[in-house]
Amino acid sequence: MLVATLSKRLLRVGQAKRCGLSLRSFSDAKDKDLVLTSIDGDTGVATITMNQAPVNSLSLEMCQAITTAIKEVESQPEIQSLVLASSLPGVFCAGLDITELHKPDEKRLTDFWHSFQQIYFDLYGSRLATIAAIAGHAPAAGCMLALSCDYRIMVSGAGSKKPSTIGLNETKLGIVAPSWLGYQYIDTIGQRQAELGLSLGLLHQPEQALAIGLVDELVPREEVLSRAQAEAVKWGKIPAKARLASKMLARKARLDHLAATRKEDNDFFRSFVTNETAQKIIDGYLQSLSKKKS
Ligand SMILES: CCCCCC/C=C\CC(=O)SCCNC(=O)CCNC(=O)[C@H](O)C(C)(C)COP(=O)(O)OP(=O)(O)OC[C@H]1O[C@@H](n2cnc3c(N)ncnc32)[C@H](O)[C@@H]1OP(=O)(O)O
Repeated sequence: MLVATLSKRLLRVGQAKRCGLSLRSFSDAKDKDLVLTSIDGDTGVATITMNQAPVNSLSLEMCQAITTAIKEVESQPEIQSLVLASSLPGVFCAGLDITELHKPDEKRLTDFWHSFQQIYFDLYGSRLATIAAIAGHAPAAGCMLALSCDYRIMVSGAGSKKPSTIGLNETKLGIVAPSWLGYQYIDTIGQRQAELGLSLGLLHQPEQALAIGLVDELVPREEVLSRAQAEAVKWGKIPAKARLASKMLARKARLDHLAATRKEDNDFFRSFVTNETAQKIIDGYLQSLSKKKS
């Protein structure tokens, strides 16, 4: 069971409940654990683990489950820090679930983009210190999840035949990252590297991601989660009000801008995705992903 392997000191559900602590998973209507949440009883660090096989792609339900988990953790005043991780070997998050964009139902597409924007508000604007444990690929919206955290720890590529990659590859698919995601990239790695990365749709291997400041640290695969949890302890000890005020110095204007233009952003997304040309691109990309398998 995943929850039992997260940390030796982690409490199981029953134990945690008896101690008045939370160790929960949040479920969709089909009662499938898309996201698992655990709280280390010793350190108070929460870990939200994405658990949507095969690649943690962000469907409407997955976005909602992530938001629910963040809100649940935030509602516990004694918790100051959070690790975002994946239960899947080799994939942090494969980005938006492309099937959501394919021949979409308009109402669902609106809700889908709204729920993706909501993750940006909840994670990028979280009162918690947030650490991304990136033990696998993080393209596009997967990179957005990592960028929304305060600190990024990625699996090292050293000695790996197929290293994990991270970046915004949208242009390679013929689509464009929304401006708020583009600005997250620019704010993190600087204008020049972001222009190159966005224009060419670059997916960076870990060492390159470290060199341009897209991630903060590389560690061997088996250490990613424990190192992220240790970092979360460190961040959690910084006086919370000062830490949050500092975060907001850099992020508030961006968050406020999307809040003010949220509907416009959703309208633009819907009209872009439902366009015939975009549908052809999405159709072709879905086929290429399944051909890769065969
Ligand atoms: C105004 C317009 C706004 C646009 C919005 C901009 C914001 C964000 C854009 C996005 O996030 S678009 C998604 C971008 N993501 C990708 O390009 C990643 C695609 N996937 C991969 O490259 C690989 O799957 C992987 C992540 C490197 C993992 O490789 P692995 O070999 O482990 O797994 P696969 O065999 O490739 O895949 C398994 C299974 O999953 C399906 N799948 C993979 N990615 C997605 C996805 N993003 N959405 C939906 N489904 C996905 C893949 O087709 C396979 O399915 P089956 O063949 O097993 O049915």
